[in-house]
Amino acid sequence: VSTATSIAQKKFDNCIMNASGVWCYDEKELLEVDKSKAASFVTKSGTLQARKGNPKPRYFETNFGSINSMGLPNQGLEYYLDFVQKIQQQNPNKTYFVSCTGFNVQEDVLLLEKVENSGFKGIVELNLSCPNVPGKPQTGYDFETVDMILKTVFENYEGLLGVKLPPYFDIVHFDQMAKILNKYPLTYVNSVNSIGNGLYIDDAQEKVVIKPKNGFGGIGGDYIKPTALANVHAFYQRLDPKIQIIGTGGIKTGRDVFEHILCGASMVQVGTALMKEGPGVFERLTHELEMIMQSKGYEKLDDFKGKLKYIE
Ligand SMILES: CC(C)(C)CCc1c(C(=O)O)[nH]c(=O)[nH]c1=O
Repeated sequence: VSTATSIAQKKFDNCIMNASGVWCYDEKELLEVDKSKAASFVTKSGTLQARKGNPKPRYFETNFGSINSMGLPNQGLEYYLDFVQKIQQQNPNKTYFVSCTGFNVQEDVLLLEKVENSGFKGIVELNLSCPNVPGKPQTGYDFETVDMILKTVFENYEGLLGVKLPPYFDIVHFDQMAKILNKYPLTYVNSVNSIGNGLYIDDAQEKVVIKPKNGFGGIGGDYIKPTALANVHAFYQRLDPKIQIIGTGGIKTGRDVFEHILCGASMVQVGTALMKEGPGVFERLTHELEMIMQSKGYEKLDDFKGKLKYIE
């Protein structure tokens, strides 16, 4: 069986990689993912200037997932572009992902100009969960702003671009977002980012577990798999087939990978389980997926991708 996949005709020998933000902060972490069984890596979302991020503790693992309010700690987009250019020379046939996020549309345009001027030939992931102007929800929940950003970005940027979306919970929101996304030459849509502003409590101490935002943070892991699968499938049902889907959220076994692909994902990304297990997780997940495919008689992803059955 083969777990190979392709995104925008770029070939990957596997369909499992890291999620932006996890094991991708610096060269050391990125090299470890590059050497693992992961199909590729995506960097932490790079901003115009490097950022220290929020005070710690800002990440906490629970039995069923994780909560984080990292605050976008990153080395700055140029650091990631320089690193990927170096790695690209050693692995000319491998396609890499660089994530970025601006704090307004002007910054987004500037970031993508930097990408183009760097000669980067991989895939850019624009993180739309970034904060917007105060008083407005995060960009991904401000549909007019998403539309304006994509319109402005695609007036200048000609490279391969995907967007990382927050989870949606209303069918009308799936419809409204898909209508906007279908207007643009997007390479892919990556669903989902963490479920925003959850709260985890240490009941012994009667206290929150992360310092920033009085303990409020993005939720990942088992908690979010049903939401992640729904977002992957909702966009798979609604988007132009030219726009592929990357599935992120709640992946910790081969079954979870299988389910994301059954919902329409061409690639899956691992966050919380990677944070808990390290890059060895990619070999385990790949093996578990191969076993499932073998037991079902599937030779390649296209044999079951998007073929989720409904009850007639
Ligand atoms: C939440 C933001 C800081 C606005 C963006 C970066 C980010 C973070 C983060 O750096 O806190 N955590 C997530 O789970 N997803 C994200 O997209």
